[in-house]
Formats: sequence, structure tokens, C-alpha cells
Amino acid sequence: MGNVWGKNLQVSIFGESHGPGIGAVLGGFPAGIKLDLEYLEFEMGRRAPGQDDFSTPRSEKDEFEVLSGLFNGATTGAPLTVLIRNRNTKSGDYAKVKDMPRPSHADYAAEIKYKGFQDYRGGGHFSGRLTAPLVWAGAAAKQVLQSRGIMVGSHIQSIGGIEEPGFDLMKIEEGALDGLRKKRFPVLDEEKAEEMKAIVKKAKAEGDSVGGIVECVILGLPAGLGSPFFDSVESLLAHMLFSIPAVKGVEFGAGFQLAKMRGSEANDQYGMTEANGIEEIRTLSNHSGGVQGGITNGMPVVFRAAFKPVPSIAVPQKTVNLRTKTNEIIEIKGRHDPCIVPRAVPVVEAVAAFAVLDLLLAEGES
Ligand SMILES: Cc1cc2nc3c(=O)[nH]c(=O)nc-3n(C[C@H](O)[C@H](O)[C@H](O)COP(=O)(O)O)c2cc1C
Ligand SMILES: C=C(O[C@@H]1CC(C(=O)O)=C[C@@H](OP(=O)(O)O)[C@H]1O)C(=O)O
Repeated sequence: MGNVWGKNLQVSIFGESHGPGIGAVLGGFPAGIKLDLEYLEFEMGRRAPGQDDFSTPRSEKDEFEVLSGLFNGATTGAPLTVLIRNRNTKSGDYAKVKDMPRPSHADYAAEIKYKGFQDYRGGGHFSGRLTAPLVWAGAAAKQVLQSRGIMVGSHIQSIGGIEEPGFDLMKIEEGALDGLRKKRFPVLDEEKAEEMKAIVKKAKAEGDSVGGIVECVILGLPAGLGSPFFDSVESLLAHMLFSIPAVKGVEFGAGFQLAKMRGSEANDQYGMTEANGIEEIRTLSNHSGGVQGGITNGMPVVFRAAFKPVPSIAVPQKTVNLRTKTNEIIEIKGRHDPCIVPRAVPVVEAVAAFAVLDLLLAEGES
């Protein structure tokens, strides 16, 4: 099972949703970083389940224990290991799943690949729960990035088809990202938030689920990071983003909209711009999302990740009993998120932060 990612900085994740615990081992993390544990706890709290009507009722505090790589409050350069214990499992809900795969969850694919030996309880190693250690790894990476003036932030761009405008990339400032980070339902337009919440509530009441889009921006990245072809900034970020369960689409800058534009609309023209008394070359629009030729151009890097609706729903669906080979109808009970998008926001930021730190270390920048 491929559970390690990264060249200069590696993360490996372990555990299952209903096993004793989950966690991560970070290799190549720079020595001498004073980890702010309160910051790490806050980031974990942004993702933790069971806190509101929009998430699974499975309540987990996601308290963590650092087992290695931290001494006297600072990283040592040795593997940094974090453990998060599972405290609230209810495996009985999954008795049926063992024989009857849930449509669009990982059950059937896992059954074939791991010959029935996979831990199916709570989705096992495929569970969205494994994003908790990713958030921890990303929050540690964010602390290094912040010391370099790099900030990662995001908002819910859409839920169930209700959309709000994207970031204004020519004006966005760090303060705005910090404000979003403190919101439990991070949107730019509060009125849209109410509409989005209503759509989630309605789907939940009908035993259904909805998906949505998270838009993320990285500010303060120096120009010149990344390289063609296989280490393009888009490739590295996309690899990590598609590792998040339920992500089915990723786009950079104007993304799929670019396919509809003419070159004269799409091109990011150049101009001399003054910022803080310094004249610099900037693009006058940012349809490229801050990346050209796979390399950062000094503009904000922006991308969006599309999340499908949560597969475990109570609405009756067709499936097959794998033992008896008969057609069946499944109505999934249990504690599921009606919409994961609000909890996925810090996960998107985390994997982006980790990928960016890996890139910076590649350039000997950190
Ligand atoms: C934070 C988070 C929470 C999730 N919660 C649920 C859930 O409660 N029920 C569910 O069926 N899927 C949930 N998912 C989605 C499944 O984990 C995911 O759809 C499944 O592993 C199959 O992977 P795929 O959608 O990438 O094919 C969640 C995903 C994330 C990232
Ligand atoms: C526990 C978390 O989310 C879980 C992700 C998940 C899935 O299938 O991905 C299914 C549910 O698991 P369970 O049936 O055990 O409640 C969610 O609660 C978490 O995010 O920490």
C-alpha cells in the first residue's frame, strides 16, 4: 500500500478509522522549528468530527501525542511522529458493509485488491478520518511557511450547487485568510453561507448528501519554484489534493473556464506595479493561478478542489451481496457526514502547505 509521499519532506500515514489510532510520520522535517502546540490543536479542531449539524455525529476530540522528533519544544530533525487515538467507534454499523459494498465508497475496490482482508469498519484505512494526521502534518508545515511569509487559506466556494464568488486575486491580503481560518463555516459571503447550510440540512433530512468546492490560495510564494515536466507545481499539488478521499476534480487559476476563453481574454499581461515603494513586474490578471510552465511566477497560487457528495446515504440504493451474488437494496445507517466540504477546508490547506514546503526544501530555500 503506497502510504508515503514527498521527496525532500515525506509524510506517511497509518491507522484505520476503527482501530486503536491513526497517525503520521514526517521525515525530513527541518530541525529547530519551535512547534506551537496551540496552533496545531486549533487546526485539528477545525477538521474534527461531531461538532455541528453539518458533520458526522461521531464526536472525536482528535487530541494528539507527539511520539518522536520533538525535544524541548523544537523539532530535532529526526522523524516527527504523531498519534491520534480513536475514542468513539461504533463498528456494528458496518456489519452489512462487509458483504454489501456501499455504492461509491471504497468497499468493493478494497475487497478486490486486498482479497477481503481489509479492515472494512468505518472505511478502515480509506476513511476520511485519515485526514486528521494530514491536517497535523500540514499545520506543522504551515508554521515553517509562516516564518517565510507564506500563508495558505481557503473558503467554501460552493455546496450543493450554491456558489459564492472566488477570491479577488488582485487584492487578496493575509488578514482576510486569517479571518477565514477562524470561521467554523469559512465563506466570503455570509448570506451564501445560510443558503449553503439550508441545502445541507435539506439533504440530511432526506437521508441524502451533497458535495461542493473548496478554493485555496497560497500567498507569498517566491517566483521560480517548481520545474517542468514532472515536478510542476500543479503536478505536486494535484497529487496531494487527489489523495484526499472524495476529491474528484482539481483546477488551477481559471481552470476549466480557460477552455472557453480566447487567448486575448485568457492571457495574463505584464506590467510594472508598485508595492511598498518597490517597482516590480507583475501580471495584470491571474488566470494562470500563479503558475506558468510548472513554475511559480510570484502571483498568488490559486486552485480549487471538487468534493463529491458523501457516498454513505440512507436513501435506498442498489448493490450486490458479494457472498450470495444476489442483487440487493442497501439503506446505509450509521454516523455519516451529510456534507464534508466545511471539514475538508483545513485538509485542502494542509496538503497544499505540505507540498509547498517539500518544494521549498527542494530549492534549498528553508
Ligand atoms: C473529512 C472527510 C469525511 C468523510 N466522511 C464520510 C462519511 O461520513 N461517510 C462516507 O461515506 N464518506 C465520507 N467521506 C468520503 C469517503 O471517505 C470517500 O468517499 C471514500 O473513501 C471513497 O474514496 P473516493 O471518494 O475518493 O473514491 C469523508 C471524506 C473526508 C475527506
Ligand atoms: C471519523 C471521521 O469521519 C468519518 C469518515 C467516514 C468515511 O467513510 O470516510 C465515515 C464516518 O465514520 P464512522 O462511521 O466511524 O462515524 C465518519 O465519521 C473523521 O473525519 O474523523
